[in-house]
Amino acid sequence: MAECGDDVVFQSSLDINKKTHQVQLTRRHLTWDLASPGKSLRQTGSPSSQPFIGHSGCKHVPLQEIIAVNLERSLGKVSPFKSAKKNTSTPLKESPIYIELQPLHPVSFSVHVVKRCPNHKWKKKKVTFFCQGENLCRTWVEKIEEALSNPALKRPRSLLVFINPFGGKRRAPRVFEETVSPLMELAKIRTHVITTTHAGHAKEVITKYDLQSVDGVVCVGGDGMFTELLNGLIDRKMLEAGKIQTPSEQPISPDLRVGIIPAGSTDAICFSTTGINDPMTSAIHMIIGDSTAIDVCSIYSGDQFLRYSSSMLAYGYYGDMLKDSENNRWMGPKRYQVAGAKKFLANKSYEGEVSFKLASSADTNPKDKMMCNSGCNICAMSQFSQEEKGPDSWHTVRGKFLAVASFTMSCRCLISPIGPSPYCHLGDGTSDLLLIQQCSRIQFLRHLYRCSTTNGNQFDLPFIKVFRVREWSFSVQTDTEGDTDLQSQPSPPPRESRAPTHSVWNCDGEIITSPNLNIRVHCQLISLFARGIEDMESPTPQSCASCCNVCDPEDNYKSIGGHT
Ligand SMILES: CCCCCCCCCCCCC/C=C/[C@@H](O)[C@H](COP(=O)(O)O)NC(=O)CCCCCCCCCCCCCCC
Ligand SMILES: Nc1ncnc2c1ncn2[C@@H]1O[C@H](COP(=O)(O)OP(=O)(O)O)[C@@H](O)[C@H]1O
Ligand SMILES: [Ca+2]
Repeated sequence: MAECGDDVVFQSSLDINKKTHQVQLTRRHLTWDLASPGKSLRQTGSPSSQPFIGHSGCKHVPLQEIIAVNLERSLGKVSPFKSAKKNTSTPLKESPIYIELQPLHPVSFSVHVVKRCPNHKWKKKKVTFFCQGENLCRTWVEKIEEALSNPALKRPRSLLVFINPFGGKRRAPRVFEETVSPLMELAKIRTHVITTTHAGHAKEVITKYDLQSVDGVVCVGGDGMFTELLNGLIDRKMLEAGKIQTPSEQPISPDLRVGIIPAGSTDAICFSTTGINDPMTSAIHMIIGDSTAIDVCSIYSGDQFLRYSSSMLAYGYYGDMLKDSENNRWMGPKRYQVAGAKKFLANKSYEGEVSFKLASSADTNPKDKMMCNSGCNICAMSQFSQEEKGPDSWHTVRGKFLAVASFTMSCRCLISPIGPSPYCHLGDGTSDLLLIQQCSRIQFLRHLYRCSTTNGNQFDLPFIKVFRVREWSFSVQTDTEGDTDLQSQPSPPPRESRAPTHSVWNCDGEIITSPNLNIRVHCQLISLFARGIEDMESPTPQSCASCCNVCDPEDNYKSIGGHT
């Protein structure tokens, strides 16, 4: 465990569960180990001391996985005393005995650490350390707090929080109050909380807020709320730089990380970046300063900039479904299933032309079964190799599409546990472009059903094409263009008697009505308080790739015995 540069900062003997332990703080870890009889640990702050090597049972926590440390103040010495009210009729031995808790100086402190639970859920676990004196106790808390404030850990101290009271099941205010706020207090993170009163409110605030005074912006809501923050932050950056958003202009990365406390209807962005839609898990990722950069698409209609998007941009089935679901917002998240079933039965397809530039060589593709996990190599490489990727020529597909959808992340959610595009990467600078050609209901149902399983074979159907792209565009074909049947008719049928030939776009759950769009993917444009989805079979914690903090069923931490 003695890693290079992992010097001892402080160590002493402390009691945990009435057993004496040797406890050691290094630059990267907090470690405790049962004290063996011959082994005595002096209190020391000498930085040259070597970290000790533990046996099995030794707990070894990366500093990044410490949520908070605090002095315990509730301790007191117990002294029985008699009732103040003298009851002469009761014999003394039966009189109630009152216990007086004498306020004493703190002699214990608690460390709250990350506990990994099934399905990527994180909780906090409290470990209490008892000290022999108040000074030692205070010193430990100071030392740990100082270590946690190391800028390299990137823990936020202050956050701007937007709560959307109308998102999802309308539980956002309660979720924040009951789950998130107490955790933020424990971790001594200041929050400026704004409950939104209308759509666009968060974006308005971001336009003028003193963003220097915060270390991150958080939304308590769904993908729509996240997208509002994303757009607000990039717009502000562009404005400050005096740049106008044009198709040839590169958008500027916001300096602040964004956090999502899931309280929306789909929460696909939260799900795809943490592995779950759990408010406590997301709050912990924020507190410990996790960071992962994700791709963002810029969407234009001709030269006119429309917005930025980072989850799903889809036309046809998903657009019609969204438009229909807006009438039923009162149903909460169920509105999507109801509208989804309706539009499934409608089985409509739309003419269109899709052009795209493929993502370089055959390094990766949407069917390659390579999941994007925390510390993903493909994303790490992409960050540096955007310019080197040779320009691909444009490819075009014309047809009648039941759906055209681009996924810039896997878009995991409750109804699609590995996502409609399971092998999509968070930060590789590409989107997976899915073309579902006109097909029967039963064929489409086969695709949808496969999306709801974990097999990852939803693209292996003859009416489906999928491409990994960097840039693409869609245009509707006009009645006379590219359609020989219509051209041969003397005149088109009256407008009102024709079924609508256009659908709308579903852009992260918001409607875009202009059908002709141009889209470019910008690699890792914005960072989130998340770490990507941990591969539970071979976890590689970001902070500590060479040692261990791996979940086992009993406890969060593997013993360091046997590791080097
Ligand atoms: C038969 C089982 C059907 C399972 C269908 C799995 C397909 C799942 C695709 C999910 C894509 C999610 C992409 C994310 C989009 C979000 O950004 C976006 C906004 O999120 P927010 O509300 O949190 O702000 N959300 C959405 O656009 C909602 C997409 C929901 C798609 C629901 C599709 C329902 C399909 C129901 C089919 C029923 C067939 C019935 C047959 C009789
Ligand atoms: N107070 C509000 N009233 C109405 N709409 C709001 C409010 N605050 C935010 N919004 C808008 O609601 C949209 C959906 O929010 P979101 O939190 O994603 O919920 P959902 O997942 O249910 O769609 C966002 O685009 C946002 O702009
Ligand atoms: Ca991507």
